[in-house]
Amino acid sequence: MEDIVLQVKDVTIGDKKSGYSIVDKVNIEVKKQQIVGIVGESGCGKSMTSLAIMQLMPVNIAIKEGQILFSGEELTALKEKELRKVRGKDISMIFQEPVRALHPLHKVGKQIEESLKIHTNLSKEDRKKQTISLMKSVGIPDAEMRYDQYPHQLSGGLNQRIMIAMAIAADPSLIIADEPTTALDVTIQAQILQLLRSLRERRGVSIILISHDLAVICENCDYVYVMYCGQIVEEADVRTFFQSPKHPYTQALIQASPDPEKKIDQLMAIKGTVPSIENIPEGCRFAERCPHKTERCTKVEPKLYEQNDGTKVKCFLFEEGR
Ligand SMILES: Nc1ncnc2c1ncn2[C@@H]1O[C@H](COP(=O)(O)OP(=O)(O)OP(=O)(O)O)[C@@H](O)[C@H]1O
Repeated sequence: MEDIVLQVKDVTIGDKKSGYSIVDKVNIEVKKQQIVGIVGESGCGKSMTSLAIMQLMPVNIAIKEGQILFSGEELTALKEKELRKVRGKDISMIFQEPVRALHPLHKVGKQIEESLKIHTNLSKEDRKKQTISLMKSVGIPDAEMRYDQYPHQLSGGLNQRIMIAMAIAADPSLIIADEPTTALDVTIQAQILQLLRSLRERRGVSIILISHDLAVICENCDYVYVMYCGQIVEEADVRTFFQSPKHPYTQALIQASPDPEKKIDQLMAIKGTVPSIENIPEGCRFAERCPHKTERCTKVEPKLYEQNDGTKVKCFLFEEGR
C-alpha cells in the first residue's frame, strides 16, 4: 500500500447548476515512480479529472461523490488554505500552453523563484542559485542569461521547460502533465517527454500524463486508462494494452491513430459522435458507435470486468473474464 501515491476513488464530477455528471465514478491509482497515462477523445473528461485532483475545477463544477487520496490523505476533505500547501509542493501541474501559465510581464527566472519562495525556506541568494540549477537541470542552455528574460523571448519548447522547472521546484511527488507537448513540434515534443521520463528516474516522481495521442502514451507510460464519455472503459499495463487492446472503443482508437511505420496515413475516423452530457444513453455509452453492440448493451451498463491478464474492460464481450 505504501507505494501508492494517489487514489481517485469512485469520483463523480458534475455541473452544479444543471446537475449533469461530466465524469462518472472514475477510479485511478498511481504508484510511486509510475507514469500513468489517461487517453481519450476531446471532451471525454481527462482535464476535468486532473483538475479535480488539484481541486482546481471551474467554479460551476464540483466533485459530487468519491474520494481523492494523496499519500493516504483525503484531499477532498482539505480546506482551501491546506490545499494551497499541497498544490505545487506535493502535486504540481504542467499545462499544454506554457505561455498561458506563465506571467508575460515577469522574468522567467523570477517565476521559478516564486515557487521556491512559497514552498521552501531558502534565502534570496540561495533561491536564485537553486533557480539557475533547476533551469540547467531541465536542459535550458545559458540559464544565467535566460533567467532575466521574459516568456515572449523564449521559444515554446524553452517556455515548456521553464514550466517544468517551476513544477519541480518544490520537489513534488506527483506531476500532472495535461497534453504537455501538444503545442510543440515533433522534435521538441520528444525532448520534453524524455525530460519528463528522466524526472521519474532522477527525482522518483510519479507522473500522470494526459494525452489524446496513443503514440505518446505508448512510448512514455507504464499503465494506461482509457476514458470515454466521462468513464474509464479500459485500464491495463502499457504492454498488454498495446498487444491486446480489448474494448471496442480502444480498438477503434488504435485503428484511428496514424501509424508512423506505414507510409500511407492510416487515419480512420471512429464513426459517430460521443454522446453529450445532457443526453447520456442508457446502457453502454459507446454502444451507438460499437460494431459489436447487442440489445443488452443499449439497456444495461456493463461493469469494468477484470481479465486474466489484469486488464479491466467495461464491455459485456469481456464479462466472463476472457
Ligand atoms: N466550465 C465548464 N462548465 C461545464 N462543463 C464543462 C466546463 N468545462 C468543460 N466542461 C465539459 O466537461 C466535459 C469534459 O471536459 P474535459 O475538458 O475534461 O475533456 P478533455 O477530455 O480533457 O478534452 P480536451 O482534450 O478537449 O481538453 C466536456 O463535455 C466539456 O464540455
